[in-house]
Amino acid sequence: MFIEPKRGRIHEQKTGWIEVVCGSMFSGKTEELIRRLKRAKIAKQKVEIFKPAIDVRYHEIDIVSHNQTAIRSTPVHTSEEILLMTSDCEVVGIDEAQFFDEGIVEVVNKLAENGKRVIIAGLDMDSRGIPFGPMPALMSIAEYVTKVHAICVVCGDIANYSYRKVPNEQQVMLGELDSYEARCRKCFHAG
Ligand SMILES: Nc1ncnc2c1ncn2[C@@H]1O[C@H](COP(=O)(O)OP(=O)(O)O)[C@@H](O)[C@H]1O
Ligand SMILES: Cc1cn([C@H]2C[C@H](O)[C@@H](COP(=O)(O)O)O2)c(=O)[nH]c1=O
Ligand SMILES: [Zn+2]
Repeated sequence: MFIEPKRGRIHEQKTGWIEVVCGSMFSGKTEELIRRLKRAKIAKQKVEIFKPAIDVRYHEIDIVSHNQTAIRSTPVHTSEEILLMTSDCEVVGIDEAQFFDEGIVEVVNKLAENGKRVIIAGLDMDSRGIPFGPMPALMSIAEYVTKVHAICVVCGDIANYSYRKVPNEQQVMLGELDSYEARCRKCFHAG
């Protein structure tokens, strides 16, 4: 479980930081993102939350986990929009970061340099097992990286792959249990 660094220090230093929560589908990334953001709100910090506008899977505006926990967000089309909407907040949450353009890396660096805590959740690998979009770069620049795991639906082991159950070669294909399942390394490669 992620324990927040003591808050006083960032105010003295006027510097922020970046946290990344990554893993396969169903690994609990969104639940963990929502947990951290709700705790920040309890601490009365000013929080802004974003998701890519294409992610309309469960809701057009809210971020919703597979377990139906939810939090209000602002859908954006580009990473640049996040910079314009975060001037007076302390904590920035971003879900489905794999869908953002590469500009997201510079955006979150700027936010952290401006003293903000930035919490990012995203898929580290696509359904082919290849690093997804800006996620490798985001993990590199983050102070904290948490990799969470699902349960392999075939064998019950720890899962870190998202297996696509339907024939589609596109990297981006929205879906949930109808189209994807969590699998361990062995079951993912067994096909
Ligand atoms: N194979 C699985 N392994 C673990 N959790 C699963 C699985 N399938 C469905 N779930 C559900 O998904 C929830 C996690 O959802 P969520 O936080 O949205 O994950 P992610 O954002 O990583 O896709 C779990 O609490 C559980 O209820
Ligand atoms: C593996 C994979 C997934 N997607 C899509 C499917 C879902 O809409 C999201 C992932 O959501 P989650 O919160 O991590 O469950 O991404 C995709 O477009 N391409 C892929 O390869
Ligand atoms: Zn398995």
